[in-house]
Amino acid sequence: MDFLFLWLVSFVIGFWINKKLRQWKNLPPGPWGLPVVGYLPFFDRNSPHLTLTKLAREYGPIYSIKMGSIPTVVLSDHKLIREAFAKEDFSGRAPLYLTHGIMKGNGIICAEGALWKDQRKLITTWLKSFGMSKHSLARDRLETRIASGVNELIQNVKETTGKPINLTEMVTNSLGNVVNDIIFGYKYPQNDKTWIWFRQIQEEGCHEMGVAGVVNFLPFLRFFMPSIKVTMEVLTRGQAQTHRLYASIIDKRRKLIGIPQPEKASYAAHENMFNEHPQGHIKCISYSKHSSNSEHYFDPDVLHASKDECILDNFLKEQKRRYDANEDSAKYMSDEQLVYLLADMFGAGLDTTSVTIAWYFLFMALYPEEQECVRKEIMTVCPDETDIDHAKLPYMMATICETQRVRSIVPVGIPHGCVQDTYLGDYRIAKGTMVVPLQWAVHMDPSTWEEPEKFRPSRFLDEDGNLLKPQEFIPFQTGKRMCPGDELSRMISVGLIARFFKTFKLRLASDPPTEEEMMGKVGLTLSPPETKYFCDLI
Ligand code: HEM
Repeated sequence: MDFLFLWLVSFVIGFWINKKLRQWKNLPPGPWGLPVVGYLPFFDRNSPHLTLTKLAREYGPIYSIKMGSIPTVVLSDHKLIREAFAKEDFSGRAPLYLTHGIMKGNGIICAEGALWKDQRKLITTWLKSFGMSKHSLARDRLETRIASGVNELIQNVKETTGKPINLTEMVTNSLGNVVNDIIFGYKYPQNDKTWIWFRQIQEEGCHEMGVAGVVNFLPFLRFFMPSIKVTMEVLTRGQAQTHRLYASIIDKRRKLIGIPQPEKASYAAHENMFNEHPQGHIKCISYSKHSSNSEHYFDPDVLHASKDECILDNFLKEQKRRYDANEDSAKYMSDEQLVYLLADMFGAGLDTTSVTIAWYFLFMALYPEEQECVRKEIMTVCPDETDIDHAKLPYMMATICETQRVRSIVPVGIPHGCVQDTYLGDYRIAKGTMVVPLQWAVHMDPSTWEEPEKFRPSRFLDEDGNLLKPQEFIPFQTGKRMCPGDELSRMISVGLIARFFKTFKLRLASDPPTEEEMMGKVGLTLSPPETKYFCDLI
């Protein structure tokens, strides 16, 4: 009996070890890490993308690494990234604490499976119907909406001529209103206190998410480390405040377009929210690190309504249709999902575009001869303000592409998650693996880009001056989850840059940033050093 038992135990253990060995054998190569924390202690905290890129040069275009508790596969070859992200198996999100724990898989960026597919289809359809496609009749209307935000910026900059200015902040404020208009159908008045308060929450959120990076991989740390506990509180408080502000805007828009809230769509966390003030205004609490910003109530009547289509209107109409028809898919259209979706769209749309433009202006100020070429092209090809079309501006497009290559604003990419056991080439990738498309390594690979650290827009042009589209250039990633806002961001960038350089010459108001500063600050995105500029009227 004892013998039989021992034999059975040895058989099971042997079988398990054999299975694990076969699994390991098929894993991509990679460095060993420590128990529990994996490779985390060996990362350059300020530039994790550089650590990952160094490992890519050592282990090749696909390697595996343990990030705390999360098995990770890092891809640094554009063909492998394209192959993986075209597959359903890699269409999930990485199992990070911030995406799954704080965002709870809601919205679109952190969503997976049926919810993600449903919301992605809606968003892409709506963005196209607003004019975000190359050959659509609505495109002119969208161009006009963008132009109105840009003209506001130009007016504000004109008023500062002769003084050094924080151009990035001004761009973000004006672009913020373009994005508000497209998403919510509202704009904030200039210097509105709720808008300033809200921007500060966003800014602090982006910073704290960078600080909280390690919690993604070792979530238990939030119970032990006081500093991480504080960061988590800041993040969840900021999120709750953002959602309440959005709920107030949703309420106003529902009244404006005459679509009542379906009873079953209500969000329990927001019940009684409007009873805190006699006019139903919501409280904006004084924000932790910004004591300058006093507590106040948000009066939605200050907002300027847009007559054009917006994401919010479309959601409210579709929500009502699905709830009225008692469709099963109404479960994807709750008010809770709506606030997460709006927050995702705002964050994904504004931060990325304004950081890209901030880098762009910095490079244009550092390379005045490139700035001059861009200006010459605009003046020659688009003398009329209403006829700004990126297809006619290859040189400008090349300078934008080169900016996005030399400073990938999401240097480690936005990771995906593997939703079932699968293979990539000969390698086995297990369900739950985080898959990192290492943009920095792809965009700085010396075998693709000669002297990759140099800013050289001509690499995006052929000998006839036409814009090239190298397969190795993937700032918006590729495949099933590729950025649905790529064309919108292009329209915004081109509309802004063309009008800006028709009006101003840009130059630095202080010493150029050091080489180290030019590597950028890692947060949610890789942002340029703070820089002051002079904008001289032409
Ligand atoms: C320069 C500007 C931008 C850059 C560099 C950028 C980059 C990216 C990247 C790398 C992803 C991840 C794709 C993936 O997971 O495979 C992404 C996703 C996304 N972007 Fe953008 N983006 C930009 C602007 C915008 C704009 C203007 C919008 C819309 C208003 C937008 C909306 C989104 C959304 C909703 C997702 C999530 C897609 C999904 O998970 O299915 N982005 N973006």
